[in-house]
Amino acid sequence: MKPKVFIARPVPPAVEAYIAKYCDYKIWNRQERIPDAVLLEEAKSVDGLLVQNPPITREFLAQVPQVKIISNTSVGYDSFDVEAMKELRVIGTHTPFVLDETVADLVFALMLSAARRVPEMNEFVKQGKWTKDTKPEELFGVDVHHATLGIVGMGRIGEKIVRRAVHGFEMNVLFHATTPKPELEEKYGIRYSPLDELLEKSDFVVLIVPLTESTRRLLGEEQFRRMKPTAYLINAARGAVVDEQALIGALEAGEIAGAALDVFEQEPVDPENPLLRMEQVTAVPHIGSATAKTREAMVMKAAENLVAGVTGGIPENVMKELKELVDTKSK
Ligand SMILES: NC(=O)C1=CN([C@@H]2O[C@H](COP(=O)(O)OP(=O)(O)OC[C@H]3O[C@@H](n4cnc5c(N)ncnc54)[C@H](OP(=O)(O)O)[C@@H]3O)[C@@H](O)[C@H]2O)C=CC1
Ligand SMILES: O=CC(=O)O
Repeated sequence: MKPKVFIARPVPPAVEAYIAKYCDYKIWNRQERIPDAVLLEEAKSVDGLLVQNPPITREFLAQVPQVKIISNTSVGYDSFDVEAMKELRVIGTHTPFVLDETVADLVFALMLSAARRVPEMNEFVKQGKWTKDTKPEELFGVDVHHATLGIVGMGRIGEKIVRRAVHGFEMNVLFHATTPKPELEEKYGIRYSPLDELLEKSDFVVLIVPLTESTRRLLGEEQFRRMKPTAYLINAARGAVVDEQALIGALEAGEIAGAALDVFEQEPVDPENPLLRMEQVTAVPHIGSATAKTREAMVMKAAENLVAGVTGGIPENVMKELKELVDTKSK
């Protein structure tokens, strides 16, 4: 008998066909997000789930004790209670690597947009404000090339950003992570830095860390005060890594020059959020990995992890906090 799985989001036909080869399955094929209560009901009768960042709580897990694996279609898994999963021995997987280059591209798109005021200039031209009387200085931005870039988070995506920054834009790169990375310092000529120093010295600060208890509100009032008044914040991590009220305050007070944001504390972002009214803010709707090719690769990776988990194999991308569950299995 094939294992049973529930696919809690639409997937491309090739992914569905792949899962069908190994599993009996049901699928949530509607574009709107699956309600949590429906996911719970479906989860009660299957061995594995393929999901898109739902809240996976201890309470949820307790009601579906037969579930062996939950495969998430994203790198970040901050909506998962990994401690509860470890205790209850439920494997969790995610989709690292396949989106790294795509996300690094978006970080540069955001950085260049903020520095050269691309969204603002686009509106300026389209609204017919570009006239013979336009003063050249009104259109000035700042240089990205040769500027100092501070990257907070130097993991898979951080390194792809560094490669672009150093080889493409000849930037001077500082980075912060939980541990120094001498091999990357050597390879790219970049430098590990305590967070405060990075904030004080950088022209652009990029956030690309997971959201955890140690990174929640990593940047607040005090940190914005440390930044240069000419500096820009680029957040491609998670909205809650920044204290959004403090960011609004820092932008209003001119403590920093601008921000380019892919992520927000609340998503979709509230249209009334003051950030959206600020000219010096570039905002995009959480599109870090949003190219068709990359999103398909992510869903296929999630399917492969799911199938491995329900057929007795070892999934490739087990969440790092849960690796011991598969290590004991392989012994
Ligand atoms: N906007 C979007 O669409 C996307 C957003 N993301 C977000 O980006 C995050 C990072 O992805 P990825 O590069 O693959 O993850 P990795 O796990 O490869 O890298 C994470 C990095 O963050 C560092 N880090 C963790 N905690 C802290 C801390 N408290 N202070 C400083 N640094 C810290 C880690 O340090 P160390 O190396 O020392 O462990 C590591 O260098 C994801 O978790 C997700 O939230 C990812 C993809 C797309
Ligand atoms: O935000 C996206 C992710 O993959 O994490």
